[in-house]
Amino acid sequence: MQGEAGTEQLWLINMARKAQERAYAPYSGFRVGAALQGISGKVYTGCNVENASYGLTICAERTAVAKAVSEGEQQFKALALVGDGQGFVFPCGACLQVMAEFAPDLVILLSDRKGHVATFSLKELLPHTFALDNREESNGD
Ligand SMILES: O=c1ccn([C@H]2C[C@H](O)[C@@H](CO)O2)c(=O)[nH]1
Ligand SMILES: [Zn+2]
Repeated sequence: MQGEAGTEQLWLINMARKAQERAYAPYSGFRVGAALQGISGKVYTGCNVENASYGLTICAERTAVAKAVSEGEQQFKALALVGDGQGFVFPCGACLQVMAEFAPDLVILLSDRKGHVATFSLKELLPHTFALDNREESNGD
């Protein structure tokens, strides 16, 4: 869904923009910011944290999830995600899988640098996956 964002959505997107300023991205130059809202209402921000050993890079979304869980919150309402590129930044497969662990019904707000907003559900971006709520169900019979 694309279009106008409500005030609460804009507020979360602004928090992601603030977090983006703290990105550590000397290798890709691609700075990403995330803001994850828990059901408590509290917001956990994240940025990408790159490394000279490239594969050790942590995406903004997973930074936010790790902060939240380590502070005692495990259920989430929405995630806002912003980047530097022309279009929207979509979460990578690894981050979708990690978010699905805690928030299968998460709402994902994407905003580009011009301020356009698009909304997706996590299930739209990752319709089927290995997770707590289905790992004992689908044995094929
Ligand atoms: O959803 C995304 C996509 C990319 N990145 C980061 C990883 C890497 O540091 C840089 C370039 O891929 O952007 C994120 O943090 N989140
Ligand atoms: Zn990722």
